[in-house]
Amino acid sequence: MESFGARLRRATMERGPVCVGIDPHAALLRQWGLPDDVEGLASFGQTVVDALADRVAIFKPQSAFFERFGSQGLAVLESIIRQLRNAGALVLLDAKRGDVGSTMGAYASAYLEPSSPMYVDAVTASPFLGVGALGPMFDTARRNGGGVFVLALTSNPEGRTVQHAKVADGRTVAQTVIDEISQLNRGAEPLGGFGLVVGATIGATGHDLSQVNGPLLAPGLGAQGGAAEDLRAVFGKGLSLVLPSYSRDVLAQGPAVSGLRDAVARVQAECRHALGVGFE
Ligand SMILES: O=C(O)c1cc(=O)[nH]c(=O)n1[C@@H]1O[C@H](COP(=O)(O)O)[C@@H](O)[C@H]1O
Repeated sequence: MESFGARLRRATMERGPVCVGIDPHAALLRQWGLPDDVEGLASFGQTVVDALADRVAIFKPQSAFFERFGSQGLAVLESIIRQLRNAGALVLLDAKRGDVGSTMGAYASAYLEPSSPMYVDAVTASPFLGVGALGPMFDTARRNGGGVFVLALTSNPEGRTVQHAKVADGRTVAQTVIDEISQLNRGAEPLGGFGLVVGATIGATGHDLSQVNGPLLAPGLGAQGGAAEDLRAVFGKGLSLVLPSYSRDVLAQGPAVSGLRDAVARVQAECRHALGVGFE
């Protein structure tokens, strides 16, 4: 399998530089005139697939909103993942897994082994047990051309206490995560498969993202108050690596297919402008 970095680079060049999150909140289901049950969930997901699967580079389904409905919700998630991938889109599952290494091996099998029913192109991971504990997931990703996006500087205000804390050598915890991921991507062409998550809401923090050589997922745009024009201040020299991500801002324009497509066209245009030449 071609590397995730190469596949992501090609997808964003062909379809535009944006990730669309699939977060079926109960409030969105209501707003779309759907019941807050597994049928409503399936209808919501199918509408997103039908409207957008052929025009978005990468989707980020949020696992929590599917887990809410137990095994039936997970079956809906599997079906959506399959359809998105069949339509040529990449899928980044937002599951934010993080555990001891031996358990990370099982999460890696669940998401990054091609034989798994929940197989995706990439997954989000939390480094709170140590970046090294994510090793089995990194190994599986490398072997199968998958990607892992590790939380570094999250969009929520509560993250600062941990992420901006200093370690013994004076770096912040977030900078140690950034540096370890940069190391994993060193020398990768055209782009490493190990990404970081950096919220678009956090402003200029002085962190150095210039050596990452991997994608920088930027959630927090739209519904959480971040705007495309903020990206330059947040990412500085890492701007060319940014993968902006929108969930509610796009989804709230459904269920009309035209509403969803227009919203995607709008955020694509805003991000192309904000990122300069796009994701290159
Ligand atoms: O990993 C993420 O995607 C993530 C990291 C972060 O720092 N902040 C953040 O909001 N997210 C996710 O991004 C999505 C944001 O959704 P909207 O606020 O509706 O665009 C949710 O699925 C969050 O779980």
